[in-house]
Amino acid sequence: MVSSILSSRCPLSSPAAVARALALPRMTLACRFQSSVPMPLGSMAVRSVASRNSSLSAVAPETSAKVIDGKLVSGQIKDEVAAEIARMKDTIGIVPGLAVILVGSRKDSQTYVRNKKKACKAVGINSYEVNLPEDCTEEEVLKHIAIFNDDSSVHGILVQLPLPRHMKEENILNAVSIEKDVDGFHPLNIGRLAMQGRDPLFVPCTPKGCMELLHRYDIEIKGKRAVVIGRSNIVGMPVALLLQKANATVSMVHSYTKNPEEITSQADIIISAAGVANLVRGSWIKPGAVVIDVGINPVDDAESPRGYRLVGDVCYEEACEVASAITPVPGGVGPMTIAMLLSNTLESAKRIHNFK
Ligand SMILES: NC(=O)C1=CN([C@@H]2O[C@H](COP(=O)(O)OP(=O)(O)OC[C@H]3O[C@@H](n4cnc5c(N)ncnc54)[C@H](OP(=O)(O)O)[C@@H]3O)[C@@H](O)[C@H]2O)C=CC1
Ligand SMILES: Nc1nc(=O)c2c([nH]1)NC[C@@H]1CN(c3ccc(C(=O)N[C@@H](CCC(=O)O)C(=O)O)cc3)C=[N+]21
Ligand SMILES: [Mg+2]
Repeated sequence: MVSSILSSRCPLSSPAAVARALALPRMTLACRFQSSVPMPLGSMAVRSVASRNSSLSAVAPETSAKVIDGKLVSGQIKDEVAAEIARMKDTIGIVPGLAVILVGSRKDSQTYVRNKKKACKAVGINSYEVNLPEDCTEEEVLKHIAIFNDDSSVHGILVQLPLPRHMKEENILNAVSIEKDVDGFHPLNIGRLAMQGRDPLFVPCTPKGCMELLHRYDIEIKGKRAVVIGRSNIVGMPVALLLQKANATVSMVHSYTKNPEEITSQADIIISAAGVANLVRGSWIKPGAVVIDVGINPVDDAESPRGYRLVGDVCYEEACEVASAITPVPGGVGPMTIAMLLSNTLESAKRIHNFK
């Protein structure tokens, strides 16, 4: 399995582009979406870092990164989950159930919820959905959480984020039973994630998906330098905790970090979750580093039917010439997030019904 998932590589840009990349300062290397997105302020310092780091100019064109195929791996995980669900149903007659609560009518949230329901169906999880209007009260949401907490056919509860601004996220996330908190966002689960020698009941899906990709591609974490860009509760902070628990030495970069590229260019593993297209340039990456791109950013694209396309935080074509392995967007971490949600829901049902 490993050899087959390791075989694909980044599409190499044209030989001329590679020659240009090697001959010119990296700042001048065009990034695919540069025209439609303003460059981040940090890129002003790119030239100096690139010229200081002499090893960068030694990168040969044939060192194109392996593509870490999240779509493929998520498919394998879904197959594994489906097989376990079938075994559980055959043995004890229980089918796992996931409840999704969506408040408001954000288009992106509706799409995510629809995709989650589709994925549930594909592996044999029953899904239940509650849609509440944007202007409903916090009490209304809490009422539905209480109903699902008490419903024995529901093993996982997910409240789609972000919530409307008038609601306090903490009150809502606190109300989900920790036994059914398949997102891993309950403060108790986050607290246990942060503690040595303690484990949460559930690990948040996107961070867990990042770690699963590193494991399935045999990428060593122990003793490595890892840099996480972003420190949100749902991605940056928990993924940094997981890397640290896996014995990496972890640094975090956020919007107040000065000279972020000086920090990222020392990393063996970069996980970027900033939500800024083209933030991470080729010169930010140490040759041979592994890059996990969590960012999902819409950029204008007249040629796409929707008028936009999704890109990550990393300038993919530049990164392909420097990194040893990289996740694409789409097709990287995104599908893994959904696979981990299914896996957490199965795990919950197994624990609740003591099914081994
Ligand atoms: N693939 C997947 O499954 C998922 C993808 N995502 C995507 O990941 C990205 C991040 O999501 P989320 O964590 O919710 O985002 P948030 O907006 O909650 O957090 C962004 C983080 O990045 C930091 N940041 C912002 N700009 C910069 C910058 N220029 N340099 C360094 N750090 C910066 C912020 O710093 P500060 O704290 O100082 O504000 C903050 O910590 C988004 O693109 C989102 O769509 C999210 C969830 C799942
Ligand atoms: N309570 C809660 N839990 C979440 O896990 C959660 C959330 N709220 N709010 C929003 C973010 C975002 N998120 C994604 C899930 C799947 C893809 C995904 O499947 N992306 C595909 C394609 C996306 C597309 O083409 O539209 C890909 O990257 O290949 C992306 C992002 C989960 N989140
Ligand atoms: Mg957020």
